[in-house]
Amino acid sequence: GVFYERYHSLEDIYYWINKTRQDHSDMVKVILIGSSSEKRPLYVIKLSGRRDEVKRAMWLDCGIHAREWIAPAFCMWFVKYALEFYNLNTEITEMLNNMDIYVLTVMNPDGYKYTWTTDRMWRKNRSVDKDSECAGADLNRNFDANWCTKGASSNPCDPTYCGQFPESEPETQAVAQFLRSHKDTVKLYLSIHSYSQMLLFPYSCSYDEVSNHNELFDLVKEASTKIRRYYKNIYKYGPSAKTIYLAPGGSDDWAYNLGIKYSFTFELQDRGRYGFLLPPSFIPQACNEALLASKIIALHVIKKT
Ligand SMILES: Nc1ncc(C[C@H](C[SeH])C(=O)O)cc1Cl
Ligand SMILES: [Zn+2]
Ligand SMILES: [Zn+2]
Ligand SMILES: [Zn+2]
Repeated sequence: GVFYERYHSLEDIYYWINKTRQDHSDMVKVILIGSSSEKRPLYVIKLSGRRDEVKRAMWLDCGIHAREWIAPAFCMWFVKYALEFYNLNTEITEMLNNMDIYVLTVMNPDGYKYTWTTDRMWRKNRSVDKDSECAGADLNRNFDANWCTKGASSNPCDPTYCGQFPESEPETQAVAQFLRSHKDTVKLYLSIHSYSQMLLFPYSCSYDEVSNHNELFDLVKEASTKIRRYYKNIYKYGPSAKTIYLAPGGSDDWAYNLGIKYSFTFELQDRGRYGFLLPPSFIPQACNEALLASKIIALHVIKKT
């Protein structure tokens, strides 16, 4: 419906989370995993298929970077699609019957709000560092993976400021804590960003290849090929350091090192014509492209784990 072809304010998203839980109480639980530096709640939507316990789970986070509005739009699109097509679409049914799906729709609510009220191009969170007149840390440089080495900044005024120490930010801490306590069931980590149309996997913090590099490479290659075939759109793919840039402290690198061996970062549309200001009319195709890639990877993970 038209609701999912629009960008939504933070308040609308919180309302949507609660309404989704109410409308689908058989498949949806909402888990409070922590709060932001301005004390906004971090709600994770847990999607479950049939009632009996499954041994696997996947994690999907959106909105780690405030200005990347297509990311939360995708998380909402994904949740709606999963709920409406369970028992109708074979892939979604297979996914939900074999893995719980944890969705953090807005990982950086303070920053997201700030892009609606003050600065559309804001990237970081809004934590206040008492020794600096600048605010915010880059949550995707704040994870404990070669923290604050080349590719991040130790200057609080820079957009890639790594924070005061690894997991210094409450948003990072909430996600890391949740994944540490669920690391035995979470088999797939997906972090959604924009823009530049890329399907990326670890490492970004170094040029080292992960042990299952070939398997991850083949997965993103297959996903990119299918996106090209069905949506006539081009996504680059490969290990982050070589494909986009060297950058430490990223959530996907950290998740991989925690033991989640299927860990990816998607950079959604577009390639720069609109950039972060992707018009709402592009939401359906951008989300369908990401959905296709997610399904391919999730079904592979179910087969292999
Ligand atoms: N591990 C990572 N994976 C992907 C990226 C790219 C995103 C794109 Se906006 C970023 O710069 O934070 C960055 C890192 Cl540190
Ligand atoms: Zn519904
Ligand atoms: Zn990003
Ligand atoms: Zn980006």
